[in-house]
Amino acid sequence: MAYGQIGTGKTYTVGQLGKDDISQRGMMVIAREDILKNTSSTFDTVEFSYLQLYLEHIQDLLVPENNNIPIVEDSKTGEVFLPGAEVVKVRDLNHFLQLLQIGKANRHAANTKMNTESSRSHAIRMINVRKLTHGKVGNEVSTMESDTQNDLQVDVVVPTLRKSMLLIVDLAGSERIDKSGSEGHMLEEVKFINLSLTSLGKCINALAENNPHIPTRDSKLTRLLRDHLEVLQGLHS
Ligand SMILES: Nc1ncnc2c1ncn2[C@@H]1O[C@H](COP(=O)(O)OP(=O)(O)OP(=O)(O)O)[C@@H](O)[C@H]1O
Repeated sequence: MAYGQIGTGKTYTVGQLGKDDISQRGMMVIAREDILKNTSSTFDTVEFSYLQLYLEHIQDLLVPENNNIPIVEDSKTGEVFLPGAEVVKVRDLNHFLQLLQIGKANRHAANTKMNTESSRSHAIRMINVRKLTHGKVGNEVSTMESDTQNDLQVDVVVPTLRKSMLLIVDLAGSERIDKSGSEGHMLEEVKFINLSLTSLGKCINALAENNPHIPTRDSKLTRLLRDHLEVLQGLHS
């Protein structure tokens, strides 16, 4: 999660495409390159979703008509779903760069006192990887009925589907209203941004204090991140 004051370089660090200069690539592109190196285009699947949370509404940045996407939680597993969010199968790095560009163009930005192109929404990028591995090799003893002394050692290769998700969130910048001079609609935006950042802060504090209750219900941002925050809780305790 990229968190920080307005104009401190979050979007740049996460999202730079570095099309002409590889050394300028941001975290998203570097991560995708790394995934590309470790997956097979024949056997594995890499999918991408790109959303924004703006004024407490979730919108698809790849298909902007998909607005007001609900957050659905599986009561049994606690897994969070976003029905209606576009999931695109990524072909290669160029395709991925195109998707990032489309998302960037659709994201809410505004000219503020502190950043001429300030993001006014939280951008959520999800890369889902399904990788087929044949790594689990076990030894099984096969006993021949006629001669129990001649046991055979048979290698057992179990194909396993490994599912992983990389979630990268570029949060809208936190700002002090007195410093930013926001008014009218922009003031409304700041209130929503600060509300969700405050509720995220409470969750992070609860994690840091090893509190068994993580207050994820207070904003859409924390509801959306719920299962990820709970994974952190598991690692922490
Ligand atoms: N490492 C860097 N090198 C060169 N320019 C940078 C770097 N980091 C940020 N910038 C520039 O600084 C400005 C602000 O950066 P950016 O928009 O990434 O900030 P931000 O933290 O995402 O802001 P906000 O919270 O308002 O969305 C941009 O013009 C960006 O191009």
